[in-house]
Amino acid sequence: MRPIVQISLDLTNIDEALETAALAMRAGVDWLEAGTPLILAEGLHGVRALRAAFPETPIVADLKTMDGGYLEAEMMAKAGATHVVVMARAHAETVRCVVKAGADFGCQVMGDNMVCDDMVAGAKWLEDLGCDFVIHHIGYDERRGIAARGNPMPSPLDQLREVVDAVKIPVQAVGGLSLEQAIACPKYGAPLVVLGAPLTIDADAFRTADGDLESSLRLICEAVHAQDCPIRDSL
Ligand SMILES: O=C([C@H](O)CO)[C@H](O)[C@H](O)COP(=O)(O)O
Repeated sequence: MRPIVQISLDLTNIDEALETAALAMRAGVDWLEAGTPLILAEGLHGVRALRAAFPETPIVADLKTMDGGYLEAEMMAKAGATHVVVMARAHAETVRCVVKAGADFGCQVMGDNMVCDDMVAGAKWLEDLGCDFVIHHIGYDERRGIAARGNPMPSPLDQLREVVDAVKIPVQAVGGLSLEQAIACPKYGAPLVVLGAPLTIDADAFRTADGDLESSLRLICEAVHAQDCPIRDSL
């Protein structure tokens, strides 16, 4: 199958999110993510605005649910999200509630294994509870804290192959990846490539002479789409 490009709109206002999303869609991005900062700043209005502007595009609401799972997922699905995110560190009952709401309101569920002591086991646990996708995620604070104490910065690529092999559902890797690392995810068997936003073009191969972000993003999408990835059920 052709891998999917998702752009995370980790922005704090609707106008900026809509502008970046429009540019991303013109460049060939497949899925939009209402990032946690956007959800905090604009809430359901942010998701509704994206849905109104892009009626056919999958929208991931990265709300990082820890409790009250059914209602959170229901609200996001009714606002137009096609995918919601629940944390593996939440109680199993919360994950089940999000999965139930997903089934009731036609929304797929992404389980995020961030801060699990055993991230491979965390991914498997999320699958067993009914999640449709795994987000294999090294958190922003965690990465920076570890590096600030002089230790090598952990990367989601370190265990990506193990996570992919442990589950049957599709996996995405998130957290501090360079562009080239993100684009390489399908080589690890992870079919969803997440580009962090605001997008930084940190690889010469994708810098264009005029420095135009849309042109760079088009090259990135082409590089992702040119790869092949094994088919996984929820996609
Ligand atoms: O989910 C995120 C994080 O927990 C802050 O809310 C970010 O979207 C995620 O970490 C993306 O990070 P980058 O890949 O470094 O953009």
